[in-house]
Amino acid sequence: MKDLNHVLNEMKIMNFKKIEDDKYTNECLMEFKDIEVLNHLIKYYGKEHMERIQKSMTQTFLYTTIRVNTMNTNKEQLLIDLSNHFKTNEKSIENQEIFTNFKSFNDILKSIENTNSSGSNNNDNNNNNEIKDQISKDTIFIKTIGPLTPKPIYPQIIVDLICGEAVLRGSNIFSIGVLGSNRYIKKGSMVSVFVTIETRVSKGEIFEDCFKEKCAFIGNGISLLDRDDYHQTRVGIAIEMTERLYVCPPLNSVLEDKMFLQHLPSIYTVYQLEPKLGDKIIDMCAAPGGKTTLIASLIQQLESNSNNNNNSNKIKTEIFALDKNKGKVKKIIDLCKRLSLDSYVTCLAKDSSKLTKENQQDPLDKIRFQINSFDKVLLDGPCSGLGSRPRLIESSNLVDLTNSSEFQKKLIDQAVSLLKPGGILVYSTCSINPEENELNVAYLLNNYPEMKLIPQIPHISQPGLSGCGLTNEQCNLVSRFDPSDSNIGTIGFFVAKFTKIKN
Ligand SMILES: C[S@@+](CC[C@H](N)C(=O)[O-])C[C@H]1O[C@@H](n2cnc3c(N)ncnc32)[C@H](O)[C@@H]1O
Repeated sequence: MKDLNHVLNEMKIMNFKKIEDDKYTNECLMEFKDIEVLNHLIKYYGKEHMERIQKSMTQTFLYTTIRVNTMNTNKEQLLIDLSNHFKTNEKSIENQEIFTNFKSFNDILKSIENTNSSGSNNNDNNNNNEIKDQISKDTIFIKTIGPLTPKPIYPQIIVDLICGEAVLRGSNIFSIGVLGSNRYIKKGSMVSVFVTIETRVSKGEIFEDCFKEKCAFIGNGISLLDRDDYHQTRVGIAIEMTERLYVCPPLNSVLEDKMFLQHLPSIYTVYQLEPKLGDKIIDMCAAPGGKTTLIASLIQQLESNSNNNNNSNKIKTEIFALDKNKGKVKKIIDLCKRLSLDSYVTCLAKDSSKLTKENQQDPLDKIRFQINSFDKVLLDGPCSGLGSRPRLIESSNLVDLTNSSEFQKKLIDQAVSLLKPGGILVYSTCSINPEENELNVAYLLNNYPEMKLIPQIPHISQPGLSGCGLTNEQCNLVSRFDPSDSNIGTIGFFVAKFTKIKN
């Protein structure tokens, strides 16, 4: 027999009127708090391309990418463990089904076959296959299902932006994210979840019928609490989502010692660094340690292959992971421990924009961070983050963007200085702002004639934007992961790979 709440709830549904201009989030364009930022980007991309980007930003990325931690498991075993996890812990059919939606790296390559691949040539094929095989062996891709079209027919809950974006990535709704709610919601009620777009909804706001301000629909769920209790407690799930716009697997804190969630462009960036046994490697801005731990994992695998080949001379490889922020360095250390990679990495709290400066105080640092001493330098520095998705509102302003690109130049100066002739420098950002990407590559090439761009293998994304200081040939050597490229459907990201010419 249905309980009283349920009956009351159904009565409310019948009375519920949908407001005319409700939109699904994926129908919205990402909005800019500072219109100058949008104009700045239109200057480089043009209006039409920028609109496509704004639309893609409100949508969930196409693949959830799981890096297998080969120290503690292998891909086959992880698939079994994940399958068991989904059977035991995920009640919703969709979440169980999503797990059957997994793809290999080759599936992804097939889907992007027609995109630009001018960065590689036939001579690169061997290396190309090696990298493809390794990514295939160590990575699981789960394709996002959606956008689906659940109907916003239940009493409304209004959540904040952070919460809304998390829901689009597969999360449920925690009390802390709920802003306003319909007066009649009880424990067990079905609710329609909306995210605020322009309006500031005060925490605890109550409304009758429906919410009148601008908001966007992100799915339906079941309330696990009476509405009065949303604001009494700051922890715990308030609403379990039952019908989503996008279904992607909720994997936060799942099998944490065996896997690591990492977007494809980040994984790709590390492979471009080509870590080898005996290398001295620096990850200049490393926290929380996603790329560092992939570097360490690749070195560990090379070491174990070399031991299997009875190579008794142990070659010393050094990996330095630096971050300016001490608390964040602790996070890198914890991650390395969790993935059993701590013996491979030296984590240090340092300002990487000053490593080779003459006033370097620490005598040990003078030795460690000598100029021309690193075989591999990764500079994945602080950036505006203008490529993160799903995102409904972008809040950075023009000053933030300028500060980012100027500070990146300081880090670039140090990266070039640290790199050994013949070594590899990889520069990356999770931004679509050309001033942090193509224009910074142009800055580097113009100021350091000893540096040259080299091909990325396999080249799986778009070429650099023209009109941003690079020649066509140079554009073809960099990788621009364009969020509006629906074949690959990643976050916005940029990668450039350089070497220092030997004298
Ligand atoms: C984009 S995040 C790096 C992400 C990381 N590479 C990963 O894949 O997990 C940029 C990092 O740069 C750090 N950072 C900012 N300024 C720095 C500086 N001067 N020296 C070193 N690290 C810095 C920030 O604390 C932040 O953790």
